[in-house]
Amino acid sequence: MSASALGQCNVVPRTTTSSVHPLQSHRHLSTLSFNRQTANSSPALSCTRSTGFGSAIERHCVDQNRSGLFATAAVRELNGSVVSAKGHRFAIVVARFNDLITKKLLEGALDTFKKYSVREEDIDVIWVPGCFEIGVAAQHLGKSQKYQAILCIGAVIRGDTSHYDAVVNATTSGVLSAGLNSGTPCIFGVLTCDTLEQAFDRAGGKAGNKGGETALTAIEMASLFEHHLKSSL
Ligand SMILES: Nc1c(NC[C@H](O)[C@H](O)[C@H](O)CO)[nH]c(=O)[nH]c1=O
Ligand SMILES: CC(=O)[C@@H](O)COP(=O)(O)O
Repeated sequence: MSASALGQCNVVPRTTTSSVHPLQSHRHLSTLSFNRQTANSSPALSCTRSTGFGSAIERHCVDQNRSGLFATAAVRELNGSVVSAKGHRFAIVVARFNDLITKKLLEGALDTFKKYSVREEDIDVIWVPGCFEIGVAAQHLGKSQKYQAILCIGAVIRGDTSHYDAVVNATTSGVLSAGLNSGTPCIFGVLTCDTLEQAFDRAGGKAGNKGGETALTAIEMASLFEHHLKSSL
């Protein structure tokens, strides 16, 4: 199977490495490969990711690799690219509730978009009162067809009552429904924490910045839809 048949798929000869964006080169490099048998040759189908955002993308990569163990010559695999997102438009829906946290998540997301060459004029930031309101805004933005992906950012922190569960459940299904109903990928960048400390740890603290990680998910899904799912199925 040719590389062009697979579009943006990372199909490379076994001895070749995929190109890595220069901005990624100083970061931890995760490379996973597996072989694909064909009648005449055995090219390797590689999943090569470089990420400074740690486990989420690496885990994603491992999952793709695992599924590839069962691939045959007839199986087509499609991957979104995370090399550059230039030209793609993103909306970020951010909840103002717990904004000490959500502002940091937003900063992480904007930082990642910048590193992956998304232009500032291709990003719209939409503030909503709380996580409960994210879904309806994301769905509306998704249906506008103006964006390749919608990143949803919020922080729900447990209090004394069951309010936490209500907000978490509503937000989760709201973001999911927004994506399903609009056809635009809606990415879940919402922290669900027992304590404020857990939230700070994940908003640029010792557990990284989940805003940055989920921006990378938005970039990958935008690429997957633009390069494969909207056109070449
Ligand atoms: N408790 C949290 C909320 N609660 C507010 C709701 O999201 C909503 O704005 C209100 O019920 C009006 O519909 N929001 C968060 O983002 N985080 C919380 O921890
Ligand atoms: C999301 C929450 O749990 C919180 O903001 C609400 O606190 P409480 O349950 O103490 O009313």
